[in-house]
Amino acid sequence: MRLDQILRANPVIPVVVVNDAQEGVDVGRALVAGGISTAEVTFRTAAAPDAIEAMNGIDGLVVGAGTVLNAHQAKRAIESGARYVVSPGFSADIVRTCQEAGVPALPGCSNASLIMAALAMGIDVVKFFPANILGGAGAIKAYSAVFPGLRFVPTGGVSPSLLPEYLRMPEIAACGGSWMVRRELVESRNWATITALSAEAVRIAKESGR
Ligand SMILES: O=C(O)C(=O)C[C@H](O)[C@H](O)COP(=O)(O)O
Repeated sequence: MRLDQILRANPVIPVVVVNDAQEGVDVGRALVAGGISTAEVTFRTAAAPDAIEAMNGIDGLVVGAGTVLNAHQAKRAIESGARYVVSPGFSADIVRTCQEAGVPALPGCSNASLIMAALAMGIDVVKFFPANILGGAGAIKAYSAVFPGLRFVPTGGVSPSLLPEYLRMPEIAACGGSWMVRRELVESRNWATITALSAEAVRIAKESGR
């Protein structure tokens, strides 16, 4: 599946941290119940590969990998069935690994030089992290002026109140964030709130033209 298809269906990408595969399945079901059909499962915990594999069994969920820091983790993510691979920064090794496997890579690019390195590898959507600290929508507008055709996924400090401003910009493909799946919600097994926050995000995205 192409990255732009996945992002068109998912203007909001939940960044998920899970401690075991079952937690991943529960989170995935809660997201789908709220109308979100993707989850970025981060390699911040050792449970990520098993969780990705287990979550692939959920109907209507496209599972990606996040916080992928090197080519080895990218390979593991792809072997576990990740449909896209997100990294906080730009790594040519990761992008190459993904391209060889035919899996889209979404590298984080925090400045013009890194964007140029990504463009040189055929990337046309980049993550912009940490979006709020790097200048948010204003910074993305400035980069768009010099990189026509490039699209951005701002992540880091995104909240429901910021979604309309971001999602009304055509150069923004989607927004990433963890607010729907905050750690304490997962730990307290509060799936209903994860579903409610997901539904709220979907509603705001629709009202913002997505
Ligand atoms: O995991 C990665 O690869 C990252 O780049 C970091 C995450 O995307 C952010 O931690 C999400 O940001 P918050 O919504 O502010 O929590």
